[in-house]
Amino acid sequence: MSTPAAEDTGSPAPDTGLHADRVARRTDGRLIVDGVTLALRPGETVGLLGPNGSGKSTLLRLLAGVLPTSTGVVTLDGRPLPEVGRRATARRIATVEQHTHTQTELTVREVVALGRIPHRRAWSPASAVDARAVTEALERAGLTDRAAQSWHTLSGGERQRAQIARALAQEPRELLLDEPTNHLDIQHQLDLLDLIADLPVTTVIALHDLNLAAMYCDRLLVLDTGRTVAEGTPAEVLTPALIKEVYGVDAEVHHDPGHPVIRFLRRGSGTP
Ligand SMILES: Nc1ncnc2c1ncn2[C@@H]1O[C@H](COP(=O)(O)OP(=O)(O)OP(=O)(O)O)[C@@H](O)[C@H]1O
Repeated sequence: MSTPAAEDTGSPAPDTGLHADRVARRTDGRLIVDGVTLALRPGETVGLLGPNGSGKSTLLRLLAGVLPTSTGVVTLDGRPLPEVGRRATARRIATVEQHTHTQTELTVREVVALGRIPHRRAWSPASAVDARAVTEALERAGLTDRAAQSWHTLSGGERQRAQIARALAQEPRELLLDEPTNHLDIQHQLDLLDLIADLPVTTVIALHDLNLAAMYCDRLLVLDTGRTVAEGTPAEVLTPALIKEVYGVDAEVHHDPGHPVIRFLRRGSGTP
């Protein structure tokens, strides 16, 4: 889905979700995100690529309103995030961070139920709607049979899926995920990305695996030292020249029907 007004003018139309306009974040005198603009189209899946330390996690935090921008603005339906407020933002935007610290004494179901907090009035008990959202999120993440298990006994991959379930229970319209396939075996990586790509939710997902990004993302944004170096469809962005420039590695890109497939070449030998 796309928003013609935003495409026609190149500037965000109101009421169309989340936009970053020339956002920058300066930490210890260093620009770690440097003038990034991203206008999300409702329902699309945008992959955030870039080497270690290129600013992906920081950009996701700026988009979530967890970190304030040093310059530039993030807007939700045309309103700057600080104006929208934490609670209203949390009803719209769910995030899954790379490293999540969760109280270890909670069960999986209780962790997932944390996603309902922005929807509940202070001190009010969970409603039937809350319970249903939690049950559905557990089911979607394949964790129904782990619901009563305590969080600290979960494997790394199961914890990752529990965090995804928490984000789904939040029923967001925008979902921001930081390397959600870390720790997951290949079946669960594909299951998770299938699930995310099929959600009627606008998603930004930081990924390291270029082939998974090519398979599942509608659009890619590539960061290098905090700056956008490429943006477009996977076929437009994932060229051997870009991969060499950004990651310093040689690759062949095959354009199979549907999406590009990247084959990395062994370093030094010049042979696959
Ligand atoms: N609070 C902070 N204080 C100082 N430097 C920071 C802080 N947060 C991030 N950085 C630096 O900013 C840069 C970007 O970090 P960020 O975590 O956004 O990168 P990334 O692209 O997500 O990296 P990775 O792929 O390794 O997860 C890094 O060099 C990091 O060391």
